[in-house]
Amino acid sequence: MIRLAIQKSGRLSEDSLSLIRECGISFVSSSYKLKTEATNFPLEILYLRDDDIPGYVQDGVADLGVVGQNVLVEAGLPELEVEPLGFSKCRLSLAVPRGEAYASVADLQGKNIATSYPQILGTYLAGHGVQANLHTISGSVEIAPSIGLADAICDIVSSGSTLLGNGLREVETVFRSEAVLIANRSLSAEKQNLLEQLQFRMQAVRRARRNKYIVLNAPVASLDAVKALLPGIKSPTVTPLAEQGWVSVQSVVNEDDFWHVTDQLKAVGAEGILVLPIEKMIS
Ligand SMILES: Nc1ncnc2c1ncn2[C@@H]1O[C@H](COP(=O)(O)OP(=O)(O)OP(=O)(O)O)[C@@H](O)[C@H]1O
Ligand SMILES: O=P(O)(O)OC[C@H]1O[C@H](OP(=O)(O)OP(=O)(O)O)[C@H](O)[C@@H]1O
Ligand SMILES: [Mg+2]
Repeated sequence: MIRLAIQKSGRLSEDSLSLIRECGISFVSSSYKLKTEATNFPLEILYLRDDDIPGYVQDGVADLGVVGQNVLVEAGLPELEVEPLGFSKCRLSLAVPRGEAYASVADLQGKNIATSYPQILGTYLAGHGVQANLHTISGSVEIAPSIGLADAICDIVSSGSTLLGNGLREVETVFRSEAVLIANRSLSAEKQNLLEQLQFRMQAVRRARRNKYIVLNAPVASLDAVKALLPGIKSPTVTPLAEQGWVSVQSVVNEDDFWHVTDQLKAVGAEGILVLPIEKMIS
C-alpha cells in the first residue's frame, strides 16, 4: 500500500482527484472523510491542508503528495519533487500600489513587504542585494498596503484580478509554480515500484492532455504537404477514400500547435478536419 496526500479542499483538490481517476485508479471520495482507499490499486489517499503535505511526506507519514512548488520550496523541501503535473500554474510576484513609482527591485530597499512566502521572497531579495522588512501573514495579503501594514506585497498571482481589485500592480515575478508530485526520499523497493507505476500513468495522461487526434480528407496531390504538417508519433495513417484522388489522413497534433497547423492544412486543400481528445498516450 502506498499513501498519497492531496489537498482536502482548495485550488489543487479537484485537479488532483481527476488526475488520479484519469490514471485509472478508482476510489470513493467524500467531503467529510480524511482518507480513502483505492479499489483497484494499492493506494491510500489522505486529504490534508496543502501547507502540511511537504512535512508529512518528508517525515514518511505519507509516501507521496501533490502540492504546489510554491508551498514545497517555501517549506525548504524542493528535493522531494519527482514529477511536474501541469496544473495550478501560478506565480509569486511582487506588487506595489498602482500609483506608486517603481523602477526596480532596489526601490524596495528598507521597505515593508507583506507575504505568505518569506523564505522564497527572502532568497529572491538577497539575490538582488535588497534588504527589506518582511511581514509574514497567511492570507488576504493583498489588503496589507491599503491598511498601512506594508509598502508592497509578494503573493500568488494567476489572472491578476485580485491585485487589480486591491489597487495593486505586479512589478516583479519572484517564482513560477505548478502542482508537482512529491515523494519521500527513502521509499521501500516495493513502494518505489508503485511510485514508478503511478508516474508512468501520470505521464501518459499528461501527454494525452497535450495532444489531440486529428482526422482529415486531402487530395493525393497534397499528401506530402499534409504529412509534413502532421508527422504524428511515427508517421500519419493514410487510407484511400472511395472517391478517386482523395485520401484520409489520421495523426496526432500538439494542442499548442493545433490552430496554426489547421490553417496550413486548409491552405493545402484539407477538408473535413475532425479533432478528437486522446484519453491516454503511451509512447
Ligand atoms: N489563483 C491561483 N491560480 C492558480 N493556482 C493557484 C492560485 N492560488 C493558489 N494556487 C495554487 O494552488 C495551491 C493551493 O491554493 P489554495 O488557495 O487552495 O491554498 P490554501 O488556501 O492555502 O488552501 P489550504 O486550506 O489547503 O491551505 C497554492 O499553493 C498554489 O500552488
Ligand atoms: O491572480 P488571481 O487569479 O486573482 O489569483 C490570485 C489569488 O488566488 C489565490 O487566492 P484564492 O482565490 O485561492 O483565495 P484564497 O485567498 O482564499 O486562497 C491567491 O491567494 C490570490 O489571492
Ligand atoms: Mg488560497
